[in-house]
Formats: sequence, structure tokens, C-alpha cells
Amino acid sequence: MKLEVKNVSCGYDTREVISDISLTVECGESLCILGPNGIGKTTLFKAMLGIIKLQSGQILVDEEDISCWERRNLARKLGYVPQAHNPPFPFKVIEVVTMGRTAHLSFFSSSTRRDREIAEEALKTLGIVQLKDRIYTQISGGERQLVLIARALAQQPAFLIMDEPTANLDFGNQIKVLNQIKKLVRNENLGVIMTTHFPNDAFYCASKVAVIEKGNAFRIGTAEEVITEDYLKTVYGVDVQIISIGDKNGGRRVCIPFSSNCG
Ligand SMILES: Nc1ncnc2c1ncn2[C@@H]1O[C@H](COP(=O)(O)OP(=O)(O)OP(=O)(O)O)[C@@H](O)[C@H]1O
Repeated sequence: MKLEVKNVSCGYDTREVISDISLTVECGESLCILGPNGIGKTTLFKAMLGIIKLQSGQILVDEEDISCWERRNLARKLGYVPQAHNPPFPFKVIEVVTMGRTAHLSFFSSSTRRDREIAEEALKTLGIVQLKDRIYTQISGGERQLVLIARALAQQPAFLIMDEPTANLDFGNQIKVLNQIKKLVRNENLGVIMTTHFPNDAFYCASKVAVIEKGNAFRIGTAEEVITEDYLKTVYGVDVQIISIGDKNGGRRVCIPFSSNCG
């Protein structure tokens, strides 16, 4: 299955934030979107999820324009993982994850035993089934992020749209979440589109990288093609060094910032 953003422009009222962007993601691929604060990454996600209208262009799933799809249909194809948040009510983890089944329920029906089993399966896939009876507001930020991914998985979408899934997490939880994303892409054949502020996240887990720059310039390709020292200097105005390291799975690149004028 293919998700295609085709010549999309979008924004708020008459203000264009994203201008003429095109990208595609297939199931079994992960795309990391990088770009400075306020450039429009979340705005693009809102457009993909039908929260704001496109100013021009199309969003297609397997060549079908999704603009006139019912929200429920859209939710069966696109799952959204927001940044971990504190909900106002102290739901149990299993209840939060079962909420992901809403798109599969008919009007006025409540979740069934099968929905709860699917929710539990999603918790197992993420290795956090032991949290199922804990109160969501009383677990850690990293655990909450994994629970939100489980909730989106319970929705059984083809694609997961993830807004900065590693934000606010400690180093260990960042790696755990990135490893889970890699597994979902590889083992569950999900397509993942995620934003991040860390080029190393993209080196670590992305099949493709897109960078949105000021002036709405846009680049997409493999991490190696797109994330270069010169380009990061252009986009973020900082000096970095990109080095290759060996690990047991083969070589990998990492990006290290350095200051050329720190005396
Ligand atoms: N609801 C809104 N109404 C009007 N303007 C908005 C709204 N939400 C965001 N914006 C503006 O749109 C621009 C893009 O914001 P957006 O949140 O998409 O950026 P972002 O790339 O996701 O930023 P960050 O990396 O800081 O999360 C910003 O100038 C922001 O102020």
C-alpha cells in the first residue's frame, strides 16, 4: 500500500505554511521528516489527517484521493501518534489502548471482548503488556509514548503518523521507542512517517528522510543522500561532523555537532 502526498500546499486561513510538497511512503518503509521549529511539519500532518483542508494538491492512498473519505475510513488507514500527554482522566492503560478501536465500532456500539484482545495484542507487540492495568497518568513518559503507539496499532492502520515520538524521552526510552518503530516497519509491515529534531534518529531508523527548509525548499532521499554536513549547516546554521561507526549490524552514520569558534 502506498501513501502519497502530491504537490500539497496547506496552512491556516489564507496563510500558506507548506508549499507544493510531494512525497511517498510505502508499507514497510519509514520516512523521517526533519526541519527547523515552526517550518510546518505538524501542519503537514494535520493536512494528511484531514484536520485542516489542503489549499492545493492531493493526499492519495493507493492512488485514491482521501479528501472525501469519512473520518472513520481514514482512521483505518492512518493512525496518529501524538506526543505523550497527560489526559485529564485517570484511565487504565488497557482502556487508553482500546480507544484505538473506535474507528472499527459502529455508531452507539461499545468495545467488545475482541477489541480488548486486539488492544492487549498491541501491548504485547510493544512489550508492555505488564502495564495494562496501570493508570496511564501514573506511568513514565517513555511508557506513555509506547502506550500511545499501542493505541494507534490497535486501530490496525496501514500507516502510522508520529509527531516527534522521541521528544521529552530520556536517552534509554528514545532508543526503545526507535527500536520499536524499526520492528513495526520490519515485522508488521507498517509504513511510518515521523517527525524528529534529531538527524541521528533518521540515521538510526529511517528508510527515507525529508527535510523542509526555510522558504519551503524541500529535499527527500535516503538519510545518506540528504543528511550531509553542508546541508545541515544550510538548514540549521550549525557546524556538524558526520562520521561512520561500525556496529554489530554493520556500519552506521552519526552526526556530531561541533563549534568552530568556541575559542
Ligand atoms: N492553529 C494554527 N493557526 C494558525 N497558525 C498556526 C496554527 N498552528 C500552527 N501555526 C503556525 O504554522 C507554522 C508551522 O507550525 P507547525 O506547528 O506546523 O511547525 P513545526 O515544523 O511542526 O514546528 P515544531 O518543530 O516547533 O513543532 C508556525 O508559524 C505556527 O505558528
